[in-house]
Amino acid sequence: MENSIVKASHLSHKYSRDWAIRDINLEISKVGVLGLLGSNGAGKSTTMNILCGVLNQTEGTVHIGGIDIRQKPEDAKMLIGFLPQNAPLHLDLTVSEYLTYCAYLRNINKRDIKTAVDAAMEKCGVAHFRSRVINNLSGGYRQRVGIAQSIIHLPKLVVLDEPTNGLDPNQILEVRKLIKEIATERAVIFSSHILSEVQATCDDIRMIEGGRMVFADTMTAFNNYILPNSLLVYMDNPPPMETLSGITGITKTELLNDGGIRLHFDTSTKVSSQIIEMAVTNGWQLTEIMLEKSSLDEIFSQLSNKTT
Ligand SMILES: Nc1ncnc2c1ncn2[C@@H]1O[C@H](COP(=O)(O)OP(=O)(O)OP(=O)(O)O)[C@@H](O)[C@H]1O
Repeated sequence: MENSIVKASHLSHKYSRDWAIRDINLEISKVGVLGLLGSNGAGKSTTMNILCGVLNQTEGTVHIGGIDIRQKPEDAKMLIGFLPQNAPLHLDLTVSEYLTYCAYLRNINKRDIKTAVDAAMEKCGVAHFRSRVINNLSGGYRQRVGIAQSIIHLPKLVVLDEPTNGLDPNQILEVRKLIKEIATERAVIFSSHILSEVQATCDDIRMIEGGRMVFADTMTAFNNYILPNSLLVYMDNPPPMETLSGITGITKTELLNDGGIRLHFDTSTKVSSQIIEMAVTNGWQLTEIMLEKSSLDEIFSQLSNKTT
């Protein structure tokens, strides 16, 4: 426990009658980005709000740096920076006024506040906008200010709830880069309902669906888990479907409306080289072959049957 930056055990929460999350376990002991992936309503915000002490869980415990957040909330919260889904910005303040206010709220020593504000602005790339009223910043820069308030007190754990939501593609890339930089010094939990977002940013992944943790491992293990398992082929002179379904490794064949054939397989990508060789030998006139990736919906439904 002493080495854990955050340890959540058997978290469950009921808002009213139904459970929003059930038996969630999560532990981080090193810096880096952990992605919390889940579809809308899966339970990401509920989990994050509980981890940050904003919501009291119905069951289970949360320890931050070994401190129980229910027993010593002030001590535990000193170690956490939080950017909720709706950034808590004061739009009528300038960037430096707002961050100074946040530094006061975080009990930073008065004489250290200016240094802390300058460092957070520098880190988040908003120093040149220090005198700009937040209302006049673009979405991407507002989000940077939101992230700056979350790191101003140099927390061990930074929790960012869908920080790239609503940003344009360039702003998304910039915010991702910033998150990775922050994660070189502290543990970051980052939630998203977009798989590619989590793949591009995170070292580890926890997937929540229907309030349950359905996958918990490294990003590499997740990418291996979701390796494509179907091929789409187009041939000008295709063989009978029985020939294709008789090929070792092919589990199912589907004839599509546009003339393409989907081949599901249960082994590795060797199937594609086998199809190519057979097409050449037998004159099937292969014009296109591609591996199909599972959609996030398919992955969610596969994993939902396999809770961790
Ligand atoms: N204040 C609340 N009162 C009642 N039910 C709630 C409340 N907040 C969330 N819920 C419900 O709890 C479940 C989990 O919601 P949560 O907001 O944690 O999911 P999420 O994964 O963060 O989704 P989103 O990406 O849409 O924010 C959902 O069924 C949601 O409707």
